[in-house]
Amino acid sequence: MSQSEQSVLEGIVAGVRLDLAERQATTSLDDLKERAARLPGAIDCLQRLHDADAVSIIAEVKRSSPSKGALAQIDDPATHAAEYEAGGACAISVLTEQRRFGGSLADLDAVRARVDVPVLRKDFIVTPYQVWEARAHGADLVLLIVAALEQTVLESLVERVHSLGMTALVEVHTLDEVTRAVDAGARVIGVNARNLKTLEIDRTTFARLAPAIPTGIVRIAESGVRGPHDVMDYARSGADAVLVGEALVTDTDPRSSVAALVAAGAHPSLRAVRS
Ligand SMILES: O=C(O)c1ccccc1NCC(=O)[C@H](O)[C@H](O)COP(=O)(O)O
Repeated sequence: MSQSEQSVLEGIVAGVRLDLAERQATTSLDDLKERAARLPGAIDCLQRLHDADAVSIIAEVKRSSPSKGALAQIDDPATHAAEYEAGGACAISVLTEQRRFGGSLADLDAVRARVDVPVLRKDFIVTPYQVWEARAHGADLVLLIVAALEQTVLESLVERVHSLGMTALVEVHTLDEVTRAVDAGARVIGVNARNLKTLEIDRTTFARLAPAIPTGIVRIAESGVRGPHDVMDYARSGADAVLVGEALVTDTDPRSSVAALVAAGAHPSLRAVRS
């Protein structure tokens, strides 16, 4: 973990480990494996995240955050996610971290049961147990944050995610982390515009890091989207997909809000950039 990202991430991960210990005390790894075995396999996400004709939108169910506190009262995450899907989202991101983001595995279950598009477990994953949890609760994608993981752990978690048929979304903030993500076998890399120390957004981060991501790896721009113009800016910098949370959960009409971002991602002026 880099010095600049240590404090916020360490605080979040410490809480995650406490909650994890409680869940492990009640649900064994074998229980998770049995539950996972009863489910249909994970959806293959690579093609869906890399549409040759348009930049895809991943829409996030996000109740609160360390940077903003409470964002939205989402009593029915499944209905919220269904609105996103109806608006054209290519995947739904579900925050399952409880203490700082107000999420849960129950949210993941509810969303999985309602939508047909891929579902991302968005959390602070540090152990294989959490990867099994993701699969047992129906996730197709799993977030792995490079800054939170030693390289050997990152590599083994990427391998575990892929071996369970899911796709790892490997999140980076620096050029060094891009190299680590590639070395770890990432097929999808997300560049997060949010600085994890200051929690400030720098939307230029994606443009700086994207050229270092090798061709063939799907590029996702994460965080800081305020509206369609930001989707178009990320697209012009080479994003295949854009992950949006706050702007969608704070809008009174999530379906139309997603639809406007999807339309921006498919704007004819972007075709030259994508071809
Ligand atoms: O959102 C935060 O405040 C935050 C703080 C510390 C670590 C992660 C954090 N957010 C997770 C995310 O990556 C975002 O939820 C996601 O990219 C969507 O971002 P936004 O559209 O800006 O809500």
